[in-house]
Amino acid sequence: MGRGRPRKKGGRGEGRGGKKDEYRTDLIEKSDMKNERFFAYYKAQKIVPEDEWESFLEALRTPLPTTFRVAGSRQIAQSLNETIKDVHVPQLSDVTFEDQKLPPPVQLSWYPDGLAGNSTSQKSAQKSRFEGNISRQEAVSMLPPLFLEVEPHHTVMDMCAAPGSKTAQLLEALHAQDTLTSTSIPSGLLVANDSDYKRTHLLIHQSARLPSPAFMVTNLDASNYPSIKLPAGSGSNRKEQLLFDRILCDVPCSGDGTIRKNIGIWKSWQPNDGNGLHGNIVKLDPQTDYNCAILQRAMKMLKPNGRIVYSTCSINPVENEGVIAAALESSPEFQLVDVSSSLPELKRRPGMTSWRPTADKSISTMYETYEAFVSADPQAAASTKLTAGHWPPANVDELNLDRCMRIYPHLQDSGGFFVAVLERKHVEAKPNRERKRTAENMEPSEPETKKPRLGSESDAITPDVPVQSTSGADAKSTTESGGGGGSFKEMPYTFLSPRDPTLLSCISRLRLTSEFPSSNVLVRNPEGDVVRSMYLTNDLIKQIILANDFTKIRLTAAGTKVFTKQEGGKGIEAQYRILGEGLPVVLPYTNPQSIITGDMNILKTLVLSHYPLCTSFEESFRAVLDTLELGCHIVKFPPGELDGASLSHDLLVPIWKSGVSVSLMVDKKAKNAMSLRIFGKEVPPSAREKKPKGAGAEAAPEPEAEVEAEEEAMMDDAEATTPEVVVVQAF
Ligand SMILES: C[S@@+](CC[C@H](N)C(=O)[O-])C[C@H]1O[C@@H](n2cnc3c(N)ncnc32)[C@H](O)[C@@H]1O
Repeated sequence: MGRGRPRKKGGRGEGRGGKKDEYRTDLIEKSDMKNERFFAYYKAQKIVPEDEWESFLEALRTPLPTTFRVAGSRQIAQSLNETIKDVHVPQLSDVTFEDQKLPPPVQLSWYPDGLAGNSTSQKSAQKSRFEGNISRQEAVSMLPPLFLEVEPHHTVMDMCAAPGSKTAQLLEALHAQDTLTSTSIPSGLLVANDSDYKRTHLLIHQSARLPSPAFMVTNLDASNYPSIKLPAGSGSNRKEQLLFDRILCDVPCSGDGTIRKNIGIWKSWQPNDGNGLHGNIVKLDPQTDYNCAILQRAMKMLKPNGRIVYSTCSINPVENEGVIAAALESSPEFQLVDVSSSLPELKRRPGMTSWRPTADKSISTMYETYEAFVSADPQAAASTKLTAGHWPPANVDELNLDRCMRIYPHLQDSGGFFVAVLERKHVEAKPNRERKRTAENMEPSEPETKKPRLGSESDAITPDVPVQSTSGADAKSTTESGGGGGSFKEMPYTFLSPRDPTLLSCISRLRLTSEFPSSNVLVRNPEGDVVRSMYLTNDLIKQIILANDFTKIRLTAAGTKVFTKQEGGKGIEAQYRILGEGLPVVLPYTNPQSIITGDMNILKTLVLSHYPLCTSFEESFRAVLDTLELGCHIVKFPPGELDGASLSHDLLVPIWKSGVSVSLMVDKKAKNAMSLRIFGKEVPPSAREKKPKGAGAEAAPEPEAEVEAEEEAMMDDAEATTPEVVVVQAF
């Protein structure tokens, strides 16, 4: 994507108002796609063999095909993929658009289980957007999570996560055990971090697509990420650092691999775009301020047998192999992993082992070594961003840089990309003393100025008292602690007592079983008052919240929203209802007898109108509705067919029964996606607005607005500016 580092207004990754056309590759002549500096620099680097240069350039000048991924946890994605293959691909085989016959989407051969597709025409892919649960995402951007090989028990960190297309893939892997209708509660977790506060809200928005009690979002500078504490053991007041099994460093970069999409790069590219980022990412000199930079911080936070994936959408070796080499130099206990046999269909080139950085915009001078550069032009050397760390180190041959992967546009009609997989070298078991020293080496470098105070541990919860995340007097200023910057205005997290009366009434109202993890329900206020929404976390996230000052780790979101307060309207008491996004999480704890069964006719009425009157349903369903209390209920629709519409697997949705009408409690977008997928048409606009008149009508509430307007605008901007766009229409 546009790589998200701070940019001038109008740059990649920032709002560009109405100027989107400037970035459309179909609106620029190929003859204008040139930049002599770019050509000279990459030719000098011998980035591709000479006889491939022309096809490399030709690919760079060709619009990028739109690619998409079938999103959702494994079972859902596979089921959807069947529908796409059986129903929609054949339909798309005979589509014409503006008098042009459009080719149908084809699968990306290297993507596991055929869950990603490549549409040779953008317009044809737009047609395929009518599928629900489709993420439009640059093909190469799908790679890093695949090489990370996440499993549900893993602790996972996504250090530079926004807007979150890879975060979504990581969450899906963490939720590999979800079924078609219910969400599992993984024992691991995913922390999605971004230093840009606004962009962290894109991550929260993304996570609503795959609600997870094992998900949290932080807003910190990844290069200075504080250590997250965990209780050392039950009953102990000692804390230890949370280390990660998997860490993704999809770092900010110059983004020149996205030139097929971000055509402004043709005009602006110059070598310093990449030079400036090298130091941001990796320590060049232990004496400098770079010593906590992103990749090195990840190395400090990794478990002994863990794995780091480092990726950029740049093809510049200074931002890629240069960073890896410097990181390996400073942390010799790490090595590059040979992943040449993973994703065998993926065409790739080995990492580079020699390159020549330059700060000369005319690219007329390049030096083999830093020393040669300094002695030839000491003045220039003093005034550039270049340091010795930009050049290949003397021991470059020992680093196996060829194990890095370079993806070039002409290899498989994609963007340009770089991926490296790192792990700690396997060492023989050491005697105790030495082992201890190794563990100490892994400790974070951050100074602990205060003795951390342990919040209440999970096993110390007193049943009737809400338990809160630590903050307040203990909290260091977030800027001080290396946070994302600026003030931090999030509300604290307070776990409810499992005997909280509102929670208990909610559980009994929804007839949840005794297995429901009621001690893992939190609210977002310091008092622990159930004011509006309740969130569910898994045990690990709960431990983290209780053991850490939430302002120090700038915790922006945790767990998934499951219940929300619903005003009942005149004369009817407010009550809590299950959110559409929370239903799959709560479903395994729902008494099956409390679930009503519907059919395709009922589903059609509920989907295609907004406030259907109870009288508009057939007699048998009316009779069921008559027996229900006012408020929230769950309806299950088994697979079925109706006038060409079909439902391939059980669908469970929350409804709200008011005095005279029934509403489907899913937000407008999700409802529309559901309508498109099952009935092949959008919800008619009139149906979205018309409310029934008469007694009890006011009790039919509005379903939750899924995305705040501002977040929606940001997603739109992300879509326009980056190849890693997620346009999931989930339900
Ligand atoms: C390449 S983008 C990440 C794309 C993302 N992984 C995805 O797949 O959607 C880089 C992100 O890094 C963030 N960023 C930049 N500097 C950072 C830092 N020091 N710490 C954490 N995040 C940072 C930017 O705000 C941006 O969202």
